[in-house]
Order: sequence, then structure tokens, then C-alpha cells
Amino acid sequence: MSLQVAPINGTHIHYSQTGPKDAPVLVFSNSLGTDFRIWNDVVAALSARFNIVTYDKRGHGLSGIGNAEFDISLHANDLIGLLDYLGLGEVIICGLSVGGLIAQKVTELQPERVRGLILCDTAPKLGDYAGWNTRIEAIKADGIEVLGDAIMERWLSPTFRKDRPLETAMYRDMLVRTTEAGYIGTCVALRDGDLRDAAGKIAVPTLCICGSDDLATPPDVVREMAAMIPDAEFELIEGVGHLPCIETPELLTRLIDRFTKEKNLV
Ligand SMILES: O=C(O)CCC(=O)CC(=O)O
Repeated sequence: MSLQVAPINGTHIHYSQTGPKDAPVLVFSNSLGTDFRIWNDVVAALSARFNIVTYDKRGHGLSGIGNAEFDISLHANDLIGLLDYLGLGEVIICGLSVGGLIAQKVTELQPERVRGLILCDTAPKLGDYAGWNTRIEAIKADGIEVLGDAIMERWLSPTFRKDRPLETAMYRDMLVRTTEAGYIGTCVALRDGDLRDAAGKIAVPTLCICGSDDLATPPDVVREMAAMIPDAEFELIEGVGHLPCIETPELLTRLIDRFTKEKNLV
């Protein structure tokens, strides 16, 4: 399949669209330092029933970086711009980590557009100001490479790292090959982003998911988010880290399948 690219808000956004065009639209939004290949197994399992959009957020994967100052609103407006470009109306959004903040921000900006939310390993506010600045300064000094091993420990469970060393090395490469400007820009967006006031106003069916071994957004953080969002459900996936779409795509697929059916989103 040829690469698909759209002109969005002064840069180019690399995306893919798979599945029947008349099916419900399911959009996946990525975590920090990853590109949309992390959803490959989930997309393969769901693409008969959904019109699926995946994309590389600004500064990641094959998307451009542009000249704008990064914040969560910019990332959310990029996703809105991509949906407009593709002529898509109502969507279900599955957002992972910073992708979960992007999904929450799109819901705040265009509540009529979002039919349902699946928020994986995320929260309305991630980390604290000083922690993000420490990470930004470390990368400015020595590059992303120096943080690679520590980040793998947060992303992937000990079992995955032990049993699947080649894939662990590959995802580490995905991380450290992210452009510094794109990675740091998104750290700034996370440092300054706080959607806690908006969480209580989310009025669409929401499923919150977390891996039990997630050291980046631990289960209690995700449970706290679920408690803020009216009627949100919480699911813990045992033995998995920050990226359930990589470690257990079958289980994540089943959760998305069950949730979208139970909430009449399909
Ligand atoms: O993964 C994200 O989108 C942000 C959370 C984070 O910092 C994960 C990590 O790199 O440890």
C-alpha cells in the first residue's frame, strides 16, 4: 500500500486508513516516542468491522514537525484537521498515553464529533513540571538514546523484555529514532497540559484501560481518571506495561470489541 499523507496545520501528517468506508470510524492516537505501527496487530484484528485511521502525530514517525509551538491543543487540532481532510464525521477515539490526552482534548473541542473514548494508560495530567523539565534537559544534553533503557522499563513488562528481546530492541529503536525536536515538543505539551477540569464534563461512553506493570502511568493514576469521568469503566490488564497494543493486542482488541458493542457504538 502506498504511504498516505495529508497537509495539516502547516505540516504533513502521515496516516493510514483501513477497513470498510461505511463502517464506524475508529481512530488510534499514539504515545510519546512511537509511530502508528504499534497498532498493527489491533488494526488487523478490527479492520473488518471498523473504518480505522492511524496516524503519526507531529514530530513523530513520517509526519512533519512544522513551526508551531507544541501543546496538547495543537496535537488535538492536527487530529481534527486530519479527520476533516478525510471527510470523517463522528468517530470513536482510542488514545494511548499522550494520545489519550489528545483524545480528551478533541472531545473537549468537538464533543459532538466523538461517540466514544478508549483511554489506554493515560490521564488528564501526566507527570509534573519538574520531571518533564529534567527529561527535556537530559535529552538536550545527551539525546534520547541515554534514556532508552529506562524508558523500555516503563513501556514494557519484565516478562516481555525477557521473553522478546528482539522486539524490545526494535521498539527501543523506534523510540530513539524519534526526532529530538518532536519528542521534546511533545514533552513540553505534556508538561503544560492539564485536562483535569474537562474530565468531569466528558459525556460519551468511556473505557479506561491500564497495564498492571505500567510504570509510566500506573494503574492508580488511570483509576483516578476513570473516577473523574462520568460513568467511565476501568479495566486492568494483568502482567502488561504501558503499551498493551504491543504486549497483548488480542486482549485489547477483545476489550474494544466488547465495549463498542455494549455501548451501541457499532
Ligand atoms: O508515553 C507517553 O505518551 C507519555 C508517558 C511517558 O512519559 C512514557 C515514558 O516514556 O515513560
